[in-house]
Amino acid sequence: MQASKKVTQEEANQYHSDPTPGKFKIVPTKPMNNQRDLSLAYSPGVAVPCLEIHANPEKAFDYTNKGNMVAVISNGTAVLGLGNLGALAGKPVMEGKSVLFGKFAGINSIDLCVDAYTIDEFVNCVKFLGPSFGGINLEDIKGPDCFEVEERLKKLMNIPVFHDDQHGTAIICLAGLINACESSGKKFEDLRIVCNGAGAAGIACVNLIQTYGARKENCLMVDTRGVIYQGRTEGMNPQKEGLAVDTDRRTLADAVRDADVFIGVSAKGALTKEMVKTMARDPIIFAMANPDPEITPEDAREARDDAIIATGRSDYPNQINNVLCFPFIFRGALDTRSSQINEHMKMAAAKAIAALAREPVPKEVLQAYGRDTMEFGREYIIPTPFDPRLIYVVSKAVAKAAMESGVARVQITDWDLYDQQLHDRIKGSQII
Ligand SMILES: NC(=O)C1=CN([C@@H]2O[C@H](COP(=O)(O)OP(=O)(O)OC[C@H]3O[C@@H](n4cnc5c(N)ncnc54)[C@H](OP(=O)(O)O)[C@@H]3O)[C@@H](O)[C@H]2O)C=CC1
Ligand SMILES: CC(=O)C(=O)O
Ligand SMILES: [Mg+2]
Repeated sequence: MQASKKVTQEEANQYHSDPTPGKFKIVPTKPMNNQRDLSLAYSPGVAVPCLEIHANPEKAFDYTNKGNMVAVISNGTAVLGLGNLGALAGKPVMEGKSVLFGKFAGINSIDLCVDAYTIDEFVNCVKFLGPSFGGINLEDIKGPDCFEVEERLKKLMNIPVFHDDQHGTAIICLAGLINACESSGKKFEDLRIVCNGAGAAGIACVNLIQTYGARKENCLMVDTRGVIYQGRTEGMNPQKEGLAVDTDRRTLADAVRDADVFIGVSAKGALTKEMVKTMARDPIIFAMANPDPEITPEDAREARDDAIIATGRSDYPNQINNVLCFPFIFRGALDTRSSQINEHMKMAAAKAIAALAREPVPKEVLQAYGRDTMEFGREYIIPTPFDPRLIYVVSKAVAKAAMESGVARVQITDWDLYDQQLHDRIKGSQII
């Protein structure tokens, strides 16, 4: 296991403050240098597209940036694994997500950090934003509020509303698990899985993993009160209720005994070396809490040399992080003008990401990670975010799934042309 050089506090602060505070700026895409330009861009020229859009709202996709624009919206109630820091303190994360939309998928994005802390306030704040955006990426909103927020907004808006911590995380977790399973010679349907954390990420991960084939009775959810068992009354909600199983195990230590898989979407240090020692052969450990995982890869390795280990961090091998998903799933959804991101699109994304990890790794990825080799196996179960093929394979798989499942408003028929368009998106990609 090779960790890269750790970032210091000073480096992190300097990165965020120099040369200008924050991580992106907005730049024009049209000439704006003289009286003529101003006459076109502003009054009187701007009136022409306004009236066209008024007559036919679809024209907004021709004359404005709506079709390639995603809002990253958060109230900061579950910022990474740092807890309820509030909207303002969550802004560095949200700016980061916006930059990654641009960098990896050529999508314009802006962060909207909102002081809206009840479900009603948040829904009322977001539901009016549709005209400006092609999609809404909800981020770092705590469970269980996030479930109702997303469901209500999906009904109220005619553009994709996608809670990244739920579905982006679930998609990438499933992709990693498919490959970890293959690498360790385990059968997916027989996996005994423990998920520590039953909030936004945990509930969605286990639901998607069960949709793919894991058996409900083999999946134990654990939260701050211990195992979520049938009949438990404290700290429950409908989502936890839906995943409760009939078991006499009560603590995380009980739960992980003989388990094949530990999924951590909870908090720093929750999994101990002693617990890891009790897991089944070739244990799969996805310690995904950010910035600090449930167990460090060094400790997990020390406990078990047969473990397959992943974290959410960028400085260890096997980064299981929703950055591998959200830029590309939105790319496919925007390009088909889909009304929503549905289960077919999520499953298609997970399978495409898993399949890509089995292909030979391109040179630019090795360069970005300072490695001589990367090959499918225990230290490489998932592509890296810098893999230039992600946009092609994932976005296309998602676009096809959108069309097949009837949520696409635009059909892509020429896939070679679409490849070229994706290429151009990235080549000319600028963050607005
Ligand atoms: N790698 C990745 O891509 C991603 C990682 N994450 C990480 O997952 C974690 C949770 O995020 P999210 O689901 O959005 O947050 P939520 O606030 O929605 O949920 C947190 C859940 O974790 C549980 N929990 C907290 N501490 C512990 C603990 N010590 N032991 C057991 N359970 C605990 C909470 O229990 P209770 O219900 O009892 O309060 C709750 O169920 C964060 O660390 C986040 O960084 C999230 C998204 C993506
Ligand atoms: C990666 C991410 O979205 C999180 O940790 O919340
Ligand atoms: Mg998040």
